[in-house]
Amino acid sequence: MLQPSVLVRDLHKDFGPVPSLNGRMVKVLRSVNFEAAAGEVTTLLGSNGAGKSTTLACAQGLLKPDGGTVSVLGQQPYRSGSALRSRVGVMLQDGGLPPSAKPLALLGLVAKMYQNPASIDDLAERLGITGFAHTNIRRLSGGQKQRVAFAAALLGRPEVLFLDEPSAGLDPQSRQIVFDMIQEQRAQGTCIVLTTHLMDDAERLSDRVFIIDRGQTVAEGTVAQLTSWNADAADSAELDFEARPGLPVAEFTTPSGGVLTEVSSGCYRLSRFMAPSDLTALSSWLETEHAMVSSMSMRKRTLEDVFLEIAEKSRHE
Ligand SMILES: Nc1ncnc2c1ncn2[C@@H]1O[C@H](COP(=O)(O)OP(=O)(O)OP(=O)(O)O)[C@@H](O)[C@H]1O
Repeated sequence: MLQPSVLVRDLHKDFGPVPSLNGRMVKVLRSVNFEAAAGEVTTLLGSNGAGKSTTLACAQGLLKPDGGTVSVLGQQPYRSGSALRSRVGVMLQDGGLPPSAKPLALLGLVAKMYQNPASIDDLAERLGITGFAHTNIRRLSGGQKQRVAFAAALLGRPEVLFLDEPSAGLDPQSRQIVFDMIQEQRAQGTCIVLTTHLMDDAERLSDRVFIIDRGQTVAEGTVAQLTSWNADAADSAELDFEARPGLPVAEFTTPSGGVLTEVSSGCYRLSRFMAPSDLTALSSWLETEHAMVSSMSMRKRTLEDVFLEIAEKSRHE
């Protein structure tokens, strides 16, 4: 990777004192590490409360880190001024927009902060904002606010784009438009850092994924690298099939120890199998049982499987 546009090392952040915890401080970030390059989509993936938004807030200069280093375009965001801010686009979770403003007027104000802003008309048209351009932001739906916030983040033609949960609240059509626009930004060389807890978003968009769990980076890689994490588990795909209910699954054995279960009436799953001979064993057993299979499919290991395994493993360490 070239010199990363965003570099976060051993980031720590505490909040508090928290009254409900008898005035104790809470360690929200305990060691977050990631880097993000120009022309790539870097995803911070984690469960609710993992620390993704707090990490982004530190990278955007909105929060002061308590430890570690954060560098954006070679500068420390918390200390730098407007020169850095004009090169960075930010979409906060829940929009972060002033409720009494109107979308078009707000975008006009934001555009004035930049020397060479993108076209408001193009962004409004593309993101379907024109239909509610003059409605107070407080009256907009969650998805409409998201689209205005996304347009505002793109207005300054940013070199680095931080997107906190960009697809939250979007309908499938708007989500596709936002995803297309993210890919276009990527193709233009923008460094995009986004957060999500949605595996599907991470799989569709990311060049690199950093999994954050309880304030720590616990795994990183491309989606392909992460889904082949822990090779033994990767080899054990699952085979789902439908046949008549009530087959005696306990009597079925495979050469390498595959396990057959009836997950719901007439729906069966063969898991933890490793070799083609397991499939031969299954087909002879079905023949013996005079069981006709009405559908069969192999399920690939997904990012969600890996995410759950990694989170589980880090909990036991
Ligand atoms: N100002 C604050 N004071 C105390 N605790 C806070 C504060 N801000 C965030 N937290 C806590 O820090 C933790 C991480 O929050 P954060 O919003 O970064 O998580 P997240 O990964 O973005 O979650 P989500 O996917 O739900 O948005 C949570 O437990 C949250 O309650």
